[in-house]
Amino acid sequence: MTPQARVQAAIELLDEIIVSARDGGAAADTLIARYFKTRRYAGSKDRRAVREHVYAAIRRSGDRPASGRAAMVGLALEDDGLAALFDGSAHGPAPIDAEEMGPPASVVPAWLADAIAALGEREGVALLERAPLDLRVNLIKNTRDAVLTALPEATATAHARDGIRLPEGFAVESHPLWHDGSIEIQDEGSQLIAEICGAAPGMTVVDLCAGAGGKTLALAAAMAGEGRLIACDTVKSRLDRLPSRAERAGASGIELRLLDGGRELEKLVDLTGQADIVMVDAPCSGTGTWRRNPEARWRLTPERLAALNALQARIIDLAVPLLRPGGALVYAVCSVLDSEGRDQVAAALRRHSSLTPERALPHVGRIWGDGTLLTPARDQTDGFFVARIRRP
Ligand SMILES: C[S@@+](CC[C@H](N)C(=O)[O-])C[C@H]1O[C@@H](n2cnc3c(N)ncnc32)[C@H](O)[C@@H]1O
Repeated sequence: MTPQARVQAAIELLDEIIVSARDGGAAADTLIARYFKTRRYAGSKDRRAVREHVYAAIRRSGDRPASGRAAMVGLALEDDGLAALFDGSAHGPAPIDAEEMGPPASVVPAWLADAIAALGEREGVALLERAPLDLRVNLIKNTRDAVLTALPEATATAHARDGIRLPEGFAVESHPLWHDGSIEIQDEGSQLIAEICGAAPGMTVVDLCAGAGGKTLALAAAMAGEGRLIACDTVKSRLDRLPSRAERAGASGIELRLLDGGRELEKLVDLTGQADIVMVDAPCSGTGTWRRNPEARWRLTPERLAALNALQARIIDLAVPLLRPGGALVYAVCSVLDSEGRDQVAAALRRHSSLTPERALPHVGRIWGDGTLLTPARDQTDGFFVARIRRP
């Protein structure tokens, strides 16, 4: 592909990504993979260059641009070399019209600018910076010391007990330690959320929003195969990925429950009053993981956020009756927005007045209402809010 054709390909892809973000469709990475599947003429250098254009345009615009061309023109107006490729040559983009302007450069969507700015000076920018590569050492299979010795380029994470951090570009999934289940890719913040649960052998633990089981596996390692660990989700394709992951991790006996969205209770009644821990890793806007999925900024709208807030409250209300006396609910979102974190928990404590909040993470993050907020600039983790609430 010529450099011009690569720019045109980025424009076409951005068009797809913009529509998909607006309509709640597939993620940018999926669309990029699909695009190249049907364009075998594109070599690895072409793919890399197109991908770089696409992600540079996504990172430059906090708000969803009007079109792929507008997004790329915005970049080109700040880069003479890129602008020179808009030369009207075959398979390339048409020249930039004197009237044409890209969307204004911004880190976060305008409607969220104040909320993000309130987190602190560098937090908005840090939410879009490249994320580190964190792994959790699976204690069922190995120890952190042994893994650190085997991977001299790794360092221990500052806060998570079983975490290690690796330099960029480390090919985790082709490493023997990954194949033998010794390591799992997991951001330090996610590891801390699983730690806060305080799961231990013999407990009954419900992971109510388990997805593909990232945190379930961390809970399983803490429980060392003793007790009950029940992983629930409403999306079958996510839960279906858990058994093979659990097998690789040597985590046996995890019970899976596919819930019916809106009728979740039907599959949970037998757990009423049984759980030592219920973890609600709630569906959320993902603002804390923008550095991994920057186009998620284009998906979020005030209406979608309101719908998530309602769902989060509903899931908390499903979780509370599952607690046995003395049991704890751990509520987490990978979001830095108060409506999903601090305010959600404050409202839950008003609805369930017998519950009491506990300080979740004494050594990291900042106290945020009745929970803890982790942010990338301050804590070098994805952005998370987490709270631990105990039933007396
Ligand atoms: C943040 S993700 C969970 C990530 C997972 N815990 C992990 O560590 O990989 C939230 C999950 O909640 C699930 N979910 C959505 N609505 C739900 C509901 N009503 N009940 C239970 N789970 C739900 C979603 O399908 C999604 O997998």
